[in-house]
Amino acid sequence: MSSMYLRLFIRRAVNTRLYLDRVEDRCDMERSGPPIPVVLFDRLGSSTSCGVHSGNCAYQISLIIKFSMLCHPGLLISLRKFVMSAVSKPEVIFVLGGPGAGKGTQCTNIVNKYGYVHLSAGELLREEQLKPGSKYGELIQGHMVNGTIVPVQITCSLLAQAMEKSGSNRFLIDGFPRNTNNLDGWNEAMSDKVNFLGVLFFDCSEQVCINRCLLRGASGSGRSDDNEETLKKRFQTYQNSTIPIIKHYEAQGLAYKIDANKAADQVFEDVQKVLARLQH
Ligand SMILES: Nc1ncnc2c1ncn2[C@@H]1O[C@H](COP(=O)(O)OP(=O)(O)O)[C@@H](O)[C@H]1O
Ligand SMILES: O=c1ccn([C@@H]2O[C@H](COP(=O)(O)OP(=O)(O)O)[C@@H](O)[C@H]2O)c(=O)[nH]1
Repeated sequence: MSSMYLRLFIRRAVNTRLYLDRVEDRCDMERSGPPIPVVLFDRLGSSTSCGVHSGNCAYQISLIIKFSMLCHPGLLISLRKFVMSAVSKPEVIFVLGGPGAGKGTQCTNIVNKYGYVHLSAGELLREEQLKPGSKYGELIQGHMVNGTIVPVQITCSLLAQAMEKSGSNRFLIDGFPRNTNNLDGWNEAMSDKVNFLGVLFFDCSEQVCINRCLLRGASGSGRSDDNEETLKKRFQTYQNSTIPIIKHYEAQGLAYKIDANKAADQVFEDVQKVLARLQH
């Protein structure tokens, strides 16, 4: 029972990171060496504080747990897992490409094989738009129909919430950042909270993209933007606003271009080669 309570608590703590407090100068342990956290306990009434040292950072984590729980055999293992995930930032890969390039399709393949959590910015916006009483519903719908881009504060907070809720620490962020407003907003709010691995760039011709989206619309995607008129605008937005973001990452050697005109299984072969590089 106490172990269950603790696991739930730990999950919450990892998700919210509310309890992780960086105290660089308050730890007198060795400041170098492998990033294996050292955990010390120090009983403070009914709460326990735990000091952690990893690489060149020291952390102090306060856990509101009953001291008696420390006797539980599963506790130290759970605590070690908690500490490891608290000190390592979540991995993020951005997935970019034109509308219909196959981003969602390949993300599904990656999730199945590698266990990332797939967060589609467009899907999160569609969910928000459909929420009864959402104050952003109309604004989101307007942008989607016009093929323009929703302000970053909305998208970034939906992404951050979804990351927190998932409990995972490996994410594919699909269809974001799409313009400089997205990029700046993400960098300001999130860049120091994640370990950014790079961008999977699905490069696909306009005609192939449009045909795929029209087919997706005709086979019942239910998306208000899978029609010829909106698709033209979406592609223009992609060329004018998103390509410069991809170029920005290319210039830093962080974008991995994949030919997405090929059949889906061939594209996935190439994706796997890129992931092998990204993960080492
Ligand atoms: N390599 C491919 N070849 C042919 N059709 C594809 C390929 N990849 C995806 N599709 C199809 O094209 C449509 C758009 O793919 P999707 O993954 O939803 O693209 P995106 O997320 O980039 O908008 C879907 O109907 C999907 O089944
Ligand atoms: O970060 C994002 C992602 C999506 N969108 C909006 O959602 C639409 C659909 O995006 P999605 O990624 O679902 O589809 P894609 O165009 O890549 O097929 C876009 O045209 C934009 O209007 C947005 O504003 N910001």
